[in-house]
Amino acid sequence: MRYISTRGTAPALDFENVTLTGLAADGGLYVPESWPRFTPEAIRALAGLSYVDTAVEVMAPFVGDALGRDELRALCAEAYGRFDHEAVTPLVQLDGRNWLLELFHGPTLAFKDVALQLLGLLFERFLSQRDTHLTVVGATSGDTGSAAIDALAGRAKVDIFMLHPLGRVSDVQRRQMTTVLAPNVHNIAIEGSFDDAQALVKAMFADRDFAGRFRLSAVNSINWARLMAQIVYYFYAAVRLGTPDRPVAFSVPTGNFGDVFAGYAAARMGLPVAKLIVATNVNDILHRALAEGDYSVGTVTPTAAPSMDIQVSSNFERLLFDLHGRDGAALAQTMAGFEATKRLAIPAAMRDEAARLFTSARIDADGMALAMRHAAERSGQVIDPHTAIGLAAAHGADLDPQVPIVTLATAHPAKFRDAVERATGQRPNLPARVGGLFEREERYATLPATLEAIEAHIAERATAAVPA
Ligand SMILES: Cc1ncc(COP(=O)(O)O)c(C=O)c1O
Ligand SMILES: N[C@@H](CCOP(=O)(O)O)C(=O)O
Repeated sequence: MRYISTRGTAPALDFENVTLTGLAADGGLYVPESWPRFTPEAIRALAGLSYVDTAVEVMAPFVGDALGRDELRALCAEAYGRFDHEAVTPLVQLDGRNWLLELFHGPTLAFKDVALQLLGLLFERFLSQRDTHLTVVGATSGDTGSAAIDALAGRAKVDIFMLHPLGRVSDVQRRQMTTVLAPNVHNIAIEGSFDDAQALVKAMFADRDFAGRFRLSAVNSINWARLMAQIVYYFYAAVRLGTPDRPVAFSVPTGNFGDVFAGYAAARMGLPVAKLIVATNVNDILHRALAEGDYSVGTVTPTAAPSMDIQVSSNFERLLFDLHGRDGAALAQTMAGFEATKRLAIPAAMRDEAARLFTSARIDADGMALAMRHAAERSGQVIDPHTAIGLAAAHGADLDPQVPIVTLATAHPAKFRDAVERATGQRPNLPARVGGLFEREERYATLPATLEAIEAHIAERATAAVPA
């Protein structure tokens, strides 16, 4: 399998190189050159497989000959062996039609672990054969940061610099990052929003001199391997509910459009997905884009679902690439216009095309709190604010009542226990595996949200510097 850039001019890469590379050199994102296809028989054959075996089947076409099948299986077994549930991503039934897909059984209690535990192992495996040290730079609104740090702390040949927005992540999220004192882990609180952090990461990649000198790499969902690993649980859940003989809809709490893009990829691979519900909080650029064609950036409003307080959704570019007929030059022009004006009007024909698979909803603070309360009272499930947004959107969706709806439960409620307690009166406990968080020493730098300040900070600390 080869990977091409959404903007058409960066060199195509194989799986190993796409995993170690962040943003493409032309500023685009890497996508598979073509979508592997699973026939209904191939999907039926997944029934009864363990999560690890499903992962091998679904990911093998993307990995190609970069890893042998046994080796891929061993890496998956190691990554998912760290989850505290045998099913890795268990399904929980709420009522006759609604299900939760619990994605928070990994070490840092959010869906990010599913991909990042594997990515950490892939980095180690691919770097073991190279005389190279990487500098991973990342931006987090709270969950990617802790999952990436857990996956990379103490690993040879990698430094990780993680930018989070000062004061805009939950106390549990911050401490999960800042109490990891491994020498290769560097936390930076920036005086700005997640969008500022993400823009700084992209600006570091665009600074080709800096990117080359420090051998930058990415753990955000701009890295294709992240999305690849997330495709697996769409297959795993749908097959358990009777696919390919029964289509399934998914409601996805959405910020950077990575998780829901993995669902789109699953559909392109042949999984019968009835609908993907893009559930946003009041930072609703994606809802406006899909419902009205208005992809224009507003100011970020802090909410009780902080991981989704995002305006510029990186992975929307991957969908736009397909909506532009995979014409990289045309998309590069569209993105240049968007980057200059912060607005993009999506033509009706593209919107109609997207609407064949996607629908969307914007859930405000009251809707989110109500969904948490209802889940607790009616189904005995304590859910986190992000999951609540997904569930509220699922309840409001206008879909065939025969189609089951799986809402992705993207974080453990204890990560956001103040918001959960406010809505439900119940204060969820942190699982034992993250105990002691509030007794540990924290370490992080606070910096202004400027490229100069961040690059200078990294340059002083990164191991990977190649002489200029
Ligand atoms: C708990 C949680 N839910 C939902 C999201 C949104 O996912 P995505 O950015 O892939 O759209 C995030 C952040 O990515 C998150 O941390
Ligand atoms: N919500 C995310 C934001 C970064 O998203 P990513 O999927 O691109 O890494 C977070 O928790 O950090």
